[in-house]
Amino acid sequence: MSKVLDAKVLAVYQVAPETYYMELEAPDIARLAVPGQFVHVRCSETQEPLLRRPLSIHMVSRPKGVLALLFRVIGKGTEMLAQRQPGDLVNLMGPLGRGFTLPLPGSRVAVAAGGIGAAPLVFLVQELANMKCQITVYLGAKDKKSVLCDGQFEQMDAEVVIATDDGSLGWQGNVTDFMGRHMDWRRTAMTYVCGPKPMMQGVAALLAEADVPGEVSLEEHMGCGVGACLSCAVKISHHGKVTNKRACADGPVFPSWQVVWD
Ligand SMILES: Cc1cc2nc3c(=O)[nH]c(=O)nc-3n(C[C@H](O)[C@H](O)[C@H](O)COP(=O)(O)OP(=O)(O)OC[C@H]3O[C@@H](n4cnc5c(N)ncnc54)[C@H](O)[C@@H]3O)c2cc1C
Ligand code: FES
Repeated sequence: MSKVLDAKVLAVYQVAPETYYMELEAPDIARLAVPGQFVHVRCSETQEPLLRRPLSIHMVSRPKGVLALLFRVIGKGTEMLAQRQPGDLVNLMGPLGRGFTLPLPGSRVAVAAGGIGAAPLVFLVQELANMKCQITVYLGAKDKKSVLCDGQFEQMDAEVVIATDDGSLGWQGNVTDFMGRHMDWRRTAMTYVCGPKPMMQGVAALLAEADVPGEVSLEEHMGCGVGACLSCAVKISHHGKVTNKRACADGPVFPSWQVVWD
């Protein structure tokens, strides 16, 4: 059951180029949220922009009733959101969507994040760490300054492997190439992926080749966020039949082998 509520901004600050962390007091959403779900955010107090913007739930503290967002400024909505100050109210609808499928406790899992795709994966790794899973996070970014959440993943005892396009930190190259060359798929029960579409498509292909399960979190343009407008349609193949699914309500998380990449 999702809620619509005004959440008080507790903190907001820049963590990387064009990237902001925001903490909000939203106990009703924090209590219900599971990793992979998102909130639909009214970014300003005016009608501009008219539509809400979907942002993943980055972290929650249920005892404190707090949820956090991590977002990249790419247009009007995220720019206005980044200007909100502690004490301001931000209207949220959520939690929305279908989250990640959790593995059996103690499983060995891989998590692949490209750029801002790290946002929903911190909440996921929080939950996996509570389940005593053995976690390796493959973290891809443009350069050293743009690497996100590596410290948070390490604090949760995940092994972190970094790949940057320019080689300024970690392995030089993209994270998909690294995973293709170095991962031992036989030892991985489940792989979770979020990032730019080509990266998710690349990792999904590796998973299909190795015949191991995985889930991807798709970031489609959204309107209503609740399954009514069909503006977020994605093609999903199930038992050989391709159908349109709504990323907001049927996803945003889908099995990697079911997504039909255009
Ligand atoms: C389920 C879900 C979870 C998301 N979680 C996060 C998150 O945690 N952090 C984060 O930074 N972003 C996230 N996004 C993406 C975020 O919703 C968009 O960046 C945001 O809506 C842009 O709004 P804007 O008004 O700033 O930009 P706009 O003015 O709407 O757009 C600026 C430019 O970006 C393009 N654009 C906008 N949205 C998208 C999109 N979804 N995919 C590709 N291109 C787009 C537009 O076509 C336009 O060219 C998520 C998206 C979805 C669907
Ligand atoms: S955004 Fe309206 S149906 Fe998904």
